[in-house]
Amino acid sequence: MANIPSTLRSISKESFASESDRQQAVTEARALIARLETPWETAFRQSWIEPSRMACLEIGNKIGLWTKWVADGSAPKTIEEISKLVTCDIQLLSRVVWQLAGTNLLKVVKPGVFGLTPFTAALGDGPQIASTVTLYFEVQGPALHTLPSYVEDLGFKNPTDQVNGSFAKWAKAPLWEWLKEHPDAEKVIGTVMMTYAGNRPTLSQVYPTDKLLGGTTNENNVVLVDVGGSLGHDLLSFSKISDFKPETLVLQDRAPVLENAGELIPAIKKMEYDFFTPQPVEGAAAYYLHFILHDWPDADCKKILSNQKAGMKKGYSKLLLHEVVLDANEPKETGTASDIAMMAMVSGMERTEAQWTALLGESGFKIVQIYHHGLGAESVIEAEIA
Ligand SMILES: C[S@@+](CC[C@H](N)C(=O)[O-])C[C@H]1O[C@@H](n2cnc3c(N)ncnc32)[C@H](O)[C@@H]1O
Repeated sequence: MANIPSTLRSISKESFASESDRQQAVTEARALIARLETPWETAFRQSWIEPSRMACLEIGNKIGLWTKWVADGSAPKTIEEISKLVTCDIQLLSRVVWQLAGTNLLKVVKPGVFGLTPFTAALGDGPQIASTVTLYFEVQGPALHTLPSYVEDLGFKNPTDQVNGSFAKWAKAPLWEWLKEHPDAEKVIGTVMMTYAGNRPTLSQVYPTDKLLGGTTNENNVVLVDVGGSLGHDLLSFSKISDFKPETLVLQDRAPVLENAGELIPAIKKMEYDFFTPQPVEGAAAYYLHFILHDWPDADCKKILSNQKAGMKKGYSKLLLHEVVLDANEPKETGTASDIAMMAMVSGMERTEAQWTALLGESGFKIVQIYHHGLGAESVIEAEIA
């Protein structure tokens, strides 16, 4: 047993033959920590270490520490050297740096000299990873902190009302309404969605997208409508699979989101659309809803689905839902964490295959096939009008 710590220290990302081996090792390492820690250590980690660490990361975001350190060349620095990068009281800065060094997000290169780790370097390398920390403080954290008292108010019923949900209890407005008054948080959500998409299997990696290229029958030859497609990241990635004619891919979302999406490519047409109204693009090859229905309770999902049917051509148009399919027998943390976060933020939920089948069936659709990727919990559900 004596050499276990040194064996563990010798393991790195490069130790694995494949990405799935590496991911499996991460899962095993988390399970190992759960087995090794005493109840007190678990309690201390989750109530003191992790929240304090998140607070320090966001302080770093706010003072521009990460971007400035990376822009300065990312070399290890003393506290005095770090303090020259930012406007921050040196005692406050030291405490932030010590907590992050104490929790492995900065490394102690030699006594008193601190270096970036891949994670803190990523915080400084554009807004993608940094925005996940900010979103936690702006939206997820308040919604999750309110959740226990919110479900208590409900008499411990499963939340199914977004307008009067947990986030709304805290913010005095449901998320999508609140965002209208909080344009910075709107940008952060778009960036987080882009980050999420960039780090998970794309539509083409999960679904045989060649099925969508066999000629179109609608007037405008629209191949894919990305309903609630955020900044267009999924369509940009999909656009690489073929040489698409102008405006044959349609990005639909709320107006402020489309504005944040900026200039895209000629193949992508931006279209303001509220999915609680009938789908205006008729007869496209496919209507793609990526992480849309998990934002909504069943009653709202049925309205969204029925509105998509209004544009779909029966026997031709496909409905593609890119969503978590929860395995109730062997739950995975990626799916279950998102399930609880959706409960807190939007009274939404992740669904099991049986729940998807029932929801689609009750909305007049039938499932053709569910495509699983193997890594993670997300799948693509291909459905058509029943
Ligand atoms: C969880 S995000 C998913 C974004 C994108 N599909 C992805 O996977 O990256 C949900 C999206 O739904 C959009 N949305 C919310 N309510 C909407 C509505 N009523 N009509 C259209 N889009 C809406 C949001 O603006 C947001 O872009």
